[in-house]
Amino acid sequence: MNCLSTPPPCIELSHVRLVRGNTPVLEDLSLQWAQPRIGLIGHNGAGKTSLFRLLCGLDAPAAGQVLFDGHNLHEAGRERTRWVGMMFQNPDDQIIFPTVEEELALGLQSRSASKREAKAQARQFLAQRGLGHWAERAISSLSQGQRQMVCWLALLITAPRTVLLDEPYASLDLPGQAQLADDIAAAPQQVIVSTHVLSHVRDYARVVWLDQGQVRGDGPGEEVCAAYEAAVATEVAARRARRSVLSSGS
Ligand SMILES: Nc1ncnc2c1ncn2[C@@H]1O[C@H](COP(=O)(O)OP(=O)(O)OP(=O)(O)O)[C@@H](O)[C@H]1O
Repeated sequence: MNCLSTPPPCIELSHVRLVRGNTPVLEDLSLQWAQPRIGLIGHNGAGKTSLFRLLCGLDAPAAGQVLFDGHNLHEAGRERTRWVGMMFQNPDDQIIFPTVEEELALGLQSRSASKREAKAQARQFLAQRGLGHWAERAISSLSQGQRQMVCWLALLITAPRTVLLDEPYASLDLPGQAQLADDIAAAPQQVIVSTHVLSHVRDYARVVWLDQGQVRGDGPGEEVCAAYEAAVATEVAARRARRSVLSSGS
Protein backbone atom coordinates (compact mmCIF):
# COMPACT_ATOMS: atom_id res chain seq x y z
CA MET A 1 0.00 0.00 0.00
CA ASN A 2 1.09 3.59 -0.52
CA CYS A 3 -0.72 6.87 -0.18
CA LEU A 4 1.15 9.02 -2.66
CA SER A 5 -1.15 11.59 -4.17
CA THR A 6 1.42 12.53 -6.81
CA PRO A 7 3.86 10.30 -8.67
CA PRO A 8 7.00 9.59 -6.63
CA PRO A 9 10.10 11.56 -7.57
CA CYS A 10 12.72 10.00 -9.78
CA ILE A 11 16.19 9.71 -8.26
CA GLU A 12 18.84 8.93 -10.82
CA LEU A 13 22.45 8.07 -10.11
CA SER A 14 24.67 8.11 -13.09
CA HIS A 15 28.18 6.60 -13.01
CA VAL A 16 28.66 7.70 -9.42
CA ARG A 17 31.96 7.30 -7.63
CA LEU A 18 31.97 7.98 -3.89
CA VAL A 19 35.06 8.05 -1.70
CA ARG A 20 34.86 8.24 2.11
CA GLY A 21 38.14 9.10 3.77
CA ASN A 22 40.52 7.24 1.52
CA THR A 23 38.08 4.39 0.89
CA PRO A 24 36.37 4.13 -2.49
CA VAL A 25 32.88 3.00 -1.46
CA LEU A 26 30.80 3.31 -4.63
CA GLU A 27 32.30 2.85 -8.07
CA ASP A 28 30.56 3.67 -11.35
CA LEU A 29 27.14 3.15 -9.75
CA SER A 30 24.10 3.83 -11.91
CA LEU A 31 20.54 3.46 -10.62
CA GLN A 32 17.11 4.89 -11.24
CA TRP A 33 14.63 4.94 -8.37
CA ALA A 34 11.06 6.04 -9.08
CA GLN A 35 8.99 3.64 -6.98
CA PRO A 36 7.05 4.80 -3.90
CA ARG A 37 8.68 2.19 -1.62
CA ILE A 38 12.17 0.82 -2.09
CA GLY A 39 14.17 -1.51 0.13
CA LEU A 40 17.95 -1.49 0.37
CA ILE A 41 19.68 -4.58 1.73
CA GLY A 42 23.20 -5.98 1.95
CA HIS A 43 25.94 -7.00 4.34
CA ASN A 44 27.63 -4.71 6.87
CA GLY A 45 29.92 -2.36 4.97
CA ALA A 46 28.13 -2.88 1.63
CA GLY A 47 27.65 0.88 1.22
CA LYS A 48 24.02 1.42 2.21
CA THR A 49 24.61 4.30 4.63
CA SER A 50 27.14 5.82 2.24
CA LEU A 51 24.56 5.75 -0.53
CA PHE A 52 22.03 7.47 1.74
CA ARG A 53 24.57 10.12 2.74
CA LEU A 54 25.10 10.80 -0.95
CA LEU A 55 21.36 10.97 -1.64
CA CYS A 56 20.68 13.50 1.11
CA GLY A 57 23.63 15.66 0.10
CA LEU A 58 25.85 15.03 3.14
CA ASP A 59 28.52 13.70 0.78
CA ALA A 60 29.18 14.62 -2.83
CA PRO A 61 30.23 12.24 -5.59
CA ALA A 62 33.86 12.25 -6.72
CA ALA A 63 32.57 11.47 -10.21
CA GLY A 64 29.16 11.13 -11.85
CA GLN A 65 26.00 12.84 -10.70
CA VAL A 66 22.75 12.41 -8.80
CA LEU A 67 19.58 13.87 -10.27
CA PHE A 68 16.35 14.46 -8.37
CA ASP A 69 13.51 14.76 -10.85
CA GLY A 70 16.11 15.89 -13.36
CA HIS A 71 17.80 18.48 -11.10
CA ASN A 72 21.35 18.06 -9.88
CA LEU A 73 20.92 17.19 -6.21
CA HIS A 74 24.35 18.43 -5.18
CA GLU A 75 23.86 21.84 -6.75
CA ALA A 76 20.42 22.42 -5.21
CA GLY A 77 21.36 24.31 -2.04
CA ARG A 78 18.64 24.68 0.61
CA GLU A 79 15.96 23.47 -1.78
CA ARG A 80 17.41 19.99 -1.33
CA THR A 81 15.93 19.75 2.20
CA ARG A 82 12.47 19.86 0.63
CA TRP A 83 13.42 16.97 -1.63
CA VAL A 84 15.22 14.48 0.60
CA GLY A 85 15.40 13.84 4.33
CA MET A 86 17.27 11.11 6.15
CA MET A 87 16.78 9.30 9.42
CA PHE A 88 20.15 8.18 10.73
CA GLN A 89 20.90 4.72 12.05
CA ASN A 90 21.90 6.26 15.39
CA PRO A 91 19.47 8.95 16.62
CA ASP A 92 22.28 10.62 18.55
CA ASP A 93 23.91 11.48 15.19
CA GLN A 94 20.78 13.36 14.22
CA ILE A 95 19.24 15.01 17.25
CA ILE A 96 20.59 18.47 18.02
CA PHE A 97 18.20 20.10 20.48
CA PRO A 98 17.58 19.32 24.16
CA THR A 99 13.79 18.87 24.00
CA VAL A 100 11.43 17.02 21.68
CA GLU A 101 9.46 20.10 20.60
CA GLU A 102 12.63 22.05 19.82
CA GLU A 103 13.95 19.18 17.73
CA LEU A 104 10.71 18.95 15.77
CA ALA A 105 10.55 22.73 15.39
CA LEU A 106 14.02 22.84 13.84
CA GLY A 107 12.95 21.58 10.43
CA LEU A 108 9.97 23.95 10.38
CA GLN A 109 12.14 26.97 11.22
CA SER A 110 14.39 26.14 8.29
CA ARG A 111 11.18 26.43 6.20
CA SER A 112 10.73 30.04 7.31
CA ALA A 113 8.35 29.53 10.26
CA SER A 114 9.27 31.72 13.24
CA LYS A 115 10.65 29.97 16.32
CA ARG A 116 7.35 30.47 18.16
CA GLU A 117 5.20 29.29 15.27
CA ALA A 118 7.45 26.30 14.72
CA LYS A 119 7.20 25.23 18.37
CA ALA A 120 3.40 25.66 18.34
CA GLN A 121 3.16 23.52 15.20
CA ALA A 122 5.43 20.90 16.75
CA ARG A 123 3.27 20.73 19.88
CA GLN A 124 0.12 20.44 17.78
CA PHE A 125 1.69 17.69 15.66
CA LEU A 126 2.66 15.73 18.79
CA ALA A 127 -0.80 16.17 20.32
CA GLN A 128 -2.44 14.87 17.11
CA ARG A 129 -0.42 11.70 17.54
CA GLY A 130 -1.30 11.28 21.21
CA LEU A 131 2.21 12.38 22.20
CA GLY A 132 1.44 15.82 23.58
CA HIS A 133 3.18 14.87 26.83
CA TRP A 134 6.45 14.42 24.91
CA ALA A 135 6.67 18.08 23.86
CA GLU A 136 8.79 19.40 26.71
CA ARG A 137 10.56 16.17 27.50
CA ALA A 138 14.33 16.25 27.51
CA ILE A 139 15.80 14.10 24.75
CA SER A 140 18.28 12.80 27.33
CA SER A 141 15.35 11.31 29.28
CA LEU A 142 14.18 9.23 26.30
CA SER A 143 15.19 5.66 25.54
CA GLN A 144 17.07 4.87 22.34
CA GLY A 145 13.89 3.62 20.66
CA GLN A 146 11.98 6.73 21.73
CA ARG A 147 14.77 8.90 20.27
CA GLN A 148 14.45 6.99 17.02
CA MET A 149 10.74 7.77 17.08
CA VAL A 150 11.56 11.48 17.57
CA CYS A 151 13.79 11.35 14.48
CA TRP A 152 10.96 9.77 12.49
CA LEU A 153 8.51 12.43 13.69
CA ALA A 154 11.02 15.15 12.81
CA LEU A 155 11.10 13.81 9.28
CA LEU A 156 7.33 13.50 9.04
CA ILE A 157 6.75 17.06 10.20
CA THR A 158 9.07 18.55 7.58
CA ALA A 159 7.70 16.21 4.90
CA PRO A 160 10.47 16.04 2.31
CA ARG A 161 9.36 14.32 -0.90
CA THR A 162 11.75 11.41 -0.33
CA VAL A 163 12.54 9.89 3.04
CA LEU A 164 15.64 7.75 3.61
CA LEU A 165 15.45 5.47 6.64
CA ASP A 166 18.69 3.85 7.74
CA GLU A 167 17.98 0.78 9.91
CA PRO A 168 14.83 2.45 11.27
CA TYR A 169 13.62 -0.61 13.19
CA ALA A 170 16.90 -1.32 14.96
CA SER A 171 16.05 0.11 18.40
CA LEU A 172 12.27 -0.22 18.32
CA ASP A 173 10.26 -2.67 20.41
CA LEU A 174 7.63 -4.78 18.62
CA PRO A 175 4.76 -2.26 19.02
CA GLY A 176 7.14 0.49 17.87
CA GLN A 177 8.11 -1.54 14.80
CA ALA A 178 4.46 -2.14 13.97
CA GLN A 179 3.69 1.56 14.37
CA LEU A 180 6.59 2.59 12.16
CA ALA A 181 5.59 0.03 9.51
CA ASP A 182 2.05 1.44 9.55
CA ASP A 183 3.41 5.02 9.41
CA ILE A 184 5.60 4.12 6.44
CA ALA A 185 2.68 2.44 4.67
CA ALA A 186 0.56 5.56 5.20
CA ALA A 187 3.28 8.13 4.39
CA PRO A 188 2.61 10.26 1.32
CA GLN A 189 6.35 10.40 0.57
CA GLN A 190 8.64 8.16 -1.40
CA VAL A 191 10.27 6.00 1.31
CA ILE A 192 13.57 4.15 0.93
CA VAL A 193 14.36 1.75 3.77
CA SER A 194 17.77 0.24 4.47
CA THR A 195 17.45 -2.79 6.71
CA HIS A 196 18.89 -6.13 7.77
CA VAL A 197 15.41 -7.32 8.76
CA LEU A 198 14.16 -8.56 5.42
CA SER A 199 10.56 -9.06 6.55
CA HIS A 200 10.19 -5.27 6.56
CA VAL A 201 10.87 -4.94 2.83
CA ARG A 202 10.03 -8.37 1.41
CA ASP A 203 6.66 -7.19 0.11
CA TYR A 204 8.08 -4.05 -1.53
CA ALA A 205 7.81 -3.91 -5.29
CA ARG A 206 11.49 -2.94 -5.51
CA VAL A 207 14.44 -4.03 -3.41
CA VAL A 208 18.08 -3.33 -4.25
CA TRP A 209 20.80 -5.61 -2.88
CA LEU A 210 24.09 -3.80 -2.51
CA ASP A 211 27.32 -5.79 -2.33
CA GLN A 212 30.67 -3.98 -1.95
CA GLY A 213 29.22 -0.83 -3.44
CA GLN A 214 27.76 -2.62 -6.47
CA VAL A 215 24.20 -3.66 -7.24
CA ARG A 216 24.04 -7.44 -6.95
CA GLY A 217 20.27 -7.81 -7.05
CA ASP A 218 17.46 -5.48 -8.11
CA GLY A 219 13.79 -6.35 -8.49
CA PRO A 220 10.67 -7.39 -6.56
CA GLY A 221 11.29 -7.76 -2.83
CA GLU A 222 10.31 -11.45 -2.71
CA GLU A 223 12.87 -12.36 -5.37
CA VAL A 224 15.75 -10.18 -4.22
CA CYS A 225 15.35 -11.11 -0.54
CA ALA A 226 15.23 -14.83 -1.45
CA ALA A 227 18.39 -14.49 -3.57
CA TYR A 228 20.16 -12.66 -0.74
CA GLU A 229 19.12 -15.29 1.82
CA ALA A 230 20.34 -18.07 -0.49
CA ALA A 231 23.72 -16.32 -0.90
CA VAL A 232 24.02 -15.87 2.87
CA ALA A 233 23.16 -19.56 3.45
CA THR A 234 25.91 -20.54 0.98
CA GLU A 235 28.44 -18.23 2.65
CA VAL A 236 27.59 -19.53 6.12
CA ALA A 237 27.81 -23.17 5.00
CA ALA A 238 31.22 -22.53 3.38
CA ARG A 239 32.50 -20.78 6.51
CA ARG A 240 31.30 -23.62 8.74
CA ALA A 241 32.91 -26.20 6.43
CA ARG A 242 36.24 -24.31 6.55
CA ARG A 243 36.06 -24.06 10.33
CA SER A 244 35.33 -27.77 10.63
CA VAL A 245 38.29 -28.64 8.33
CA LEU A 246 40.55 -26.37 10.41
CA SER A 247 39.41 -27.81 13.74
CA SER A 248 39.69 -31.43 12.52
CA GLY A 249 43.29 -30.73 11.40
CA SER A 250 44.31 -29.25 14.76
N1 LIG B 1 34.05 7.89 7.52
C1 LIG B 1 34.54 6.88 6.78
N2 LIG B 1 35.79 6.92 6.30
C2 LIG B 1 36.29 5.92 5.55
N3 LIG B 1 35.58 4.84 5.21
C3 LIG B 1 34.32 4.73 5.65
C4 LIG B 1 33.73 5.74 6.46
N4 LIG B 1 32.47 5.37 6.74
C5 LIG B 1 32.28 4.19 6.15
N5 LIG B 1 33.40 3.80 5.49
C6 LIG B 1 33.57 2.57 4.72
O1 LIG B 1 32.63 2.60 3.67
C7 LIG B 1 32.15 1.28 3.41
C8 LIG B 1 30.63 1.29 3.42
O2 LIG B 1 30.20 1.64 4.73
P1 LIG B 1 28.64 1.91 5.02
O3 LIG B 1 28.55 2.47 6.40
O4 LIG B 1 28.07 2.69 3.91
O5 LIG B 1 28.06 0.41 4.98
P2 LIG B 1 26.61 -0.12 5.34
O6 LIG B 1 26.16 -0.97 4.21
O7 LIG B 1 25.72 0.99 5.73
O8 LIG B 1 26.94 -1.04 6.59
P3 LIG B 1 26.05 -1.42 7.90
O9 LIG B 1 25.06 -2.45 7.45
O10 LIG B 1 27.08 -1.99 8.82
O11 LIG B 1 25.43 -0.17 8.43
C9 LIG B 1 32.77 0.36 4.45
O12 LIG B 1 33.87 -0.28 3.86
C10 LIG B 1 33.24 1.32 5.52
O13 LIG B 1 34.38 0.82 6.18
